[in-house]
Amino acid sequence: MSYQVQRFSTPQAASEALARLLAERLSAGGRAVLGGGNTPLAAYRAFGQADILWNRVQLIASDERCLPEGHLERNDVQIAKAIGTTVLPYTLHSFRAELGPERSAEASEGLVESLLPFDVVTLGLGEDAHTASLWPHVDLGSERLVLPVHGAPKPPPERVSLSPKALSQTQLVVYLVTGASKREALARFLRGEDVPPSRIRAPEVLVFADEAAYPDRV
Ligand SMILES: O=C(O)[C@H](O)[C@@H](O)[C@H](O)[C@H](O)COP(=O)(O)O
Repeated sequence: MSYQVQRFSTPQAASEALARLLAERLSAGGRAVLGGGNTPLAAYRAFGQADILWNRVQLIASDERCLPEGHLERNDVQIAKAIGTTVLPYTLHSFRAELGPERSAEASEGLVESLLPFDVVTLGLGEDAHTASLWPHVDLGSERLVLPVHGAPKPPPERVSLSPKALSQTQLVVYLVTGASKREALARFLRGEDVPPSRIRAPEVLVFADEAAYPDRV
């Protein structure tokens, strides 16, 4: 599978590019997966300013931390806060992560199936080359669309995640990767190592990286 890596001078430039891409792909509405974590929040804030048919936009996080509803560390809370919850009539679907990994994975399978195929999937990358809540100890080959996750090396340990199978049901996957701490993980991914992002396959895979994360050599 080929990747197209776009190099940006700063994290801000990379974030603005992601915001523009989301606005373009969702200008008439559509269904998108938004990666969790801190990196993409600036992009989501910029995306929230876009003039698109928000009432036709359906969003879901790539994964969720098993924390109580409304907890500030939940990805759905951080995404809604970044995009803006007041004036925009988009739909942000949430995993029932407060039920715990197994019950929320079961409860969310039908919802995710109803959202397929996605128009665009955006993802982050961890320093250990995880994406969403997909680590090597998770059943990455599962036919399920939503996976329970225990023992996540990144707290909290209990999570629920879209599977590689679900994340591959799209025309376009875009990774936003910034900061020197991600450089080695990105190099491993681009070298074709069997890291979780390598299990996510789509016709178009873009990587938006800033200078700090861009590998000197792949
Ligand atoms: O729940 C999460 O934390 C995310 O889904 C996770 O996969 C994240 O995208 C990476 O860990 C990068 O996180 P940062 O952008 O905060 O470095």
